[in-house]
Amino acid sequence: MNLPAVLSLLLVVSTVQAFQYTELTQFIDSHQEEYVETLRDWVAIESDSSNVMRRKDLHRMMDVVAQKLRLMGGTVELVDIGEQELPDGQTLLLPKVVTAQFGTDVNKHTVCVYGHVDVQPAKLEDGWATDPYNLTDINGHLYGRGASDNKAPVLAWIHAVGAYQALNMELPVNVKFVIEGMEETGSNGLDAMILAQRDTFFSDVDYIIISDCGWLSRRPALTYGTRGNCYFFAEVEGPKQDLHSGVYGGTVIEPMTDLIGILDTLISPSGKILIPGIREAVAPLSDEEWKMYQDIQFDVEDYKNKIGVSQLMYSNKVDLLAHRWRYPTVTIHGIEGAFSDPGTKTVIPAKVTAKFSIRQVPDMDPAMVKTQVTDYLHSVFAKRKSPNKLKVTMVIGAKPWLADTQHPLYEAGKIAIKRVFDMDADLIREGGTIPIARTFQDVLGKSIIMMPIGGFDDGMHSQNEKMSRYNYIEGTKLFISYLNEVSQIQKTSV
Ligand SMILES: CC(C)C[C@H](N)C(=O)NCC(=O)O
Repeated sequence: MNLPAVLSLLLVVSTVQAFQYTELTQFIDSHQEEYVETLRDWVAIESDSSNVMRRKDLHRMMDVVAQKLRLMGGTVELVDIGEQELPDGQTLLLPKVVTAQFGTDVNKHTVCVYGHVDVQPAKLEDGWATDPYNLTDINGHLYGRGASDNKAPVLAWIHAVGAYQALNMELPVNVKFVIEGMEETGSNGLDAMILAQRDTFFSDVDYIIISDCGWLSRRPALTYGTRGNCYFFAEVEGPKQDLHSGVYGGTVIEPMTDLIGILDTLISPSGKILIPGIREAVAPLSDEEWKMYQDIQFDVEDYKNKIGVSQLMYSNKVDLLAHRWRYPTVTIHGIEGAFSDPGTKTVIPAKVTAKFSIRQVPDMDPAMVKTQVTDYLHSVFAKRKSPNKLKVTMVIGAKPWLADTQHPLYEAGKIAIKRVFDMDADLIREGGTIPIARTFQDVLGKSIIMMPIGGFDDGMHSQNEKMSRYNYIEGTKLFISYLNEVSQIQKTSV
């Protein structure tokens, strides 16, 4: 073929692609109400993975996901991943993992989209302005537990594939889905499932895509790292039952006093972790990293206002971003057994269990952290010479994940973002944890990209979590565009 003929063929091909993109995005726009309604149905299912009383809802949630993918003609399986052992020794069926496949063309790349449909706990009494399980649209923001983390992003991926199908357009890549129901509690059972299916379901997967995080600002982002998490229970047990604090107070060595005493030795007021060995394991901040953080647009005052605090732990941008993304931190989440209702109750709780976690970064190792924390707390407790009993358990041990931003997946992401949002992508890390990211990397040896569509102010895990319509709908277009960009990556890239 001569040069003019090749050029005109290229023109025809690119015109067809541009036309298809427009048609696809028009399809998304015209189906937006339907997408919001589906999100409403999904949010209405209280799929809280941390509450054993909600396990039935979680099973139902997985069935709903499977059915949606089946109706689209996918090859769908509900994979049994066994049981979970609870701290009290009881066992509970884990929610099945949904796998699905659309397309088997060996000449195309195969991407695997991972997401989760379990949620964090939420109650109206926690301070929500609306019922957390009744999706409520206020000024284009869709409020509901799990709206951003992670139900809308999962649906956006499903709708992106559905749009190609509805318009009878060939998917540019084969698409697989792995949707789980235990992410918020450490992805129990998923590691083993991935290992077991490495040479079957995952054998032809080229790339993993995860959309389970948020932007840093109003600019769209691509995420190349997450922190891991080690989550601990520290239980102090004393008298055989709760006691009247007036009648017995002053004679009993109180479990709560012991517990607060040892918790106070975990981290200093200025944020220095006091557990020996933890800080020493952290990879030092490189000049290159410092420069990357320095170049990111991030307004410290806006951040402060968004959270509603008058002072932060650090006042400059680089320190803040580094401590949000790539240094460990200790958070004390709550105390089970403590009196926490409104009003006064003069009680000495007999048994109290603190819940705290330590975010993990390279080169920390959760197994090592478990030993460091357990030994340290026992040594601090021993110094108190208390007759009470301390038990320390690590219930989640998730490793951090870091990707190579030079991989073509990231270049493809930048192009897709530019096309949909007409903005350059922020390249960011994430302080939160996606336990399975590191497993995908280590067990499958596949490259991963995180492509968030959540807003910077979505309030994940907080009161009034939301996903904006804009992010939900434009995010769906981003996924459509991204599938097309991934199809252009040279077949040799791993
Ligand atoms: C922002 C996180 C990566 C979102 C994720 N779904 C999550 O909440 N994970 C659990 C965690 O505690 O970080």
